[in-house]
Amino acid sequence: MAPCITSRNESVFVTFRVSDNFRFALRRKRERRRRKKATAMAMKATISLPLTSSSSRHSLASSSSCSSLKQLIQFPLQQQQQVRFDTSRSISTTCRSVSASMSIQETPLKSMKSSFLDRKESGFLHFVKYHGLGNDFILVDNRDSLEPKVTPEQAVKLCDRNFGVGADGVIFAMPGTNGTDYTMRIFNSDGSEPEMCGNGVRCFARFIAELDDLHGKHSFTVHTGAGLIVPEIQDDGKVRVDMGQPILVASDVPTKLAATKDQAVIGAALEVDGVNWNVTCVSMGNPHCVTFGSTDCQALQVDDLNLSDVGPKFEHHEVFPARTNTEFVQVFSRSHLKMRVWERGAGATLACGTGACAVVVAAVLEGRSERCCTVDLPGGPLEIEWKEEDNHIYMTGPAEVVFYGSAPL
Ligand SMILES: N[C@H](CCC[C@H](N)C(=O)O)C(=O)O
Repeated sequence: MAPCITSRNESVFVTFRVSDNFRFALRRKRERRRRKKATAMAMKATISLPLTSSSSRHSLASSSSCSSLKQLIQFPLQQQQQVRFDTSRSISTTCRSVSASMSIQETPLKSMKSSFLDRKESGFLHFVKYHGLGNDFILVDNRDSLEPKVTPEQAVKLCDRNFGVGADGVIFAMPGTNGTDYTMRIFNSDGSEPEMCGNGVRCFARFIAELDDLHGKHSFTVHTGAGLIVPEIQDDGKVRVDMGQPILVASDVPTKLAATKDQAVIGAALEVDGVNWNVTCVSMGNPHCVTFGSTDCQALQVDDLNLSDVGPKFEHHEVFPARTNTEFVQVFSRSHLKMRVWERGAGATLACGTGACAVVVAAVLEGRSERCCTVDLPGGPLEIEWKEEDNHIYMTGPAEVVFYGSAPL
């Protein structure tokens, strides 16, 4: 793995990640007298260079070409090393020869990571990329303001998978509201702002834990457009989220479809582009239209669907004044469902947390499943429970960090 060489103010920084097949050996001449035995953290170093003692760090005066830098240092594997050259003259970019004094700063990955998370240079967005079953987000530390650091227009650019970072949305960790620990806001990849995001709030919880260097079980109260949401990081790293209660009153979803039962739209007929679908409409703070099939096809084979054709026709249907997320569902058993989703403002995604919750509610209301289900999504399974005793829906699933990044705004 080639080192990255940058120069600034007469200093040159060579940053490289030490991996198990990466070994430098520099034998310190002067330090040999000072050290009886190399500590676990010290380096076994051989270098044909005079040493200058400049600090407690290992300081080496070196004049060598880049090729002679290919020495061997025995480092602990988990270390990220920064090798700093103080040079008396500018380093040519081709690195022909370096007359420098070299100091080895031992920077454990952890402190590198936390120093990254602390970066605040203006003009750049420093973010952490997370995903929940492949539903991926750019997470922004916005805890110093209730004003998003990124505009919806910038979010569209950042989410572009060719010209930007690439994501299904941008999520902001903001200060709490009305006594909650935090506030979460999200922009979809089309720049629209939904009320809630299930996979996103799991990523949000893991992001907060990283920012505050929390380990083990932790729960947070989060104010969202869907009201109070409580994610809890489990010991196994998965996140269990109290997603609150489903909203079924048609006008609150919202949908213009006529209610079929108790003001709710359950198993109603909806014509989409000449096909008569049976749909149940559920809000998890954001609107969902769930279908198990059409009058022509009672048992959907979701993998056969042309999602990019049919999805937008549901999303923009005139019976959904706020557009809608649409879930197409196949029933394997009364506790095992499979779904694909066309998301409002994001298109076909690999997973949709609020959608999976809406699917279990619809399946129960249509008598197709029990209240505890595994819901298979293209990106993986979610465990969903719609608890009878408190009418709350609980979702459990993973959230993983992908990378740390900075992007010009
Ligand atoms: N596109 C959705 C928001 C994200 C929902 C989804 N990613 C989830 O995990 O719940 C909407 O506009 O309602």
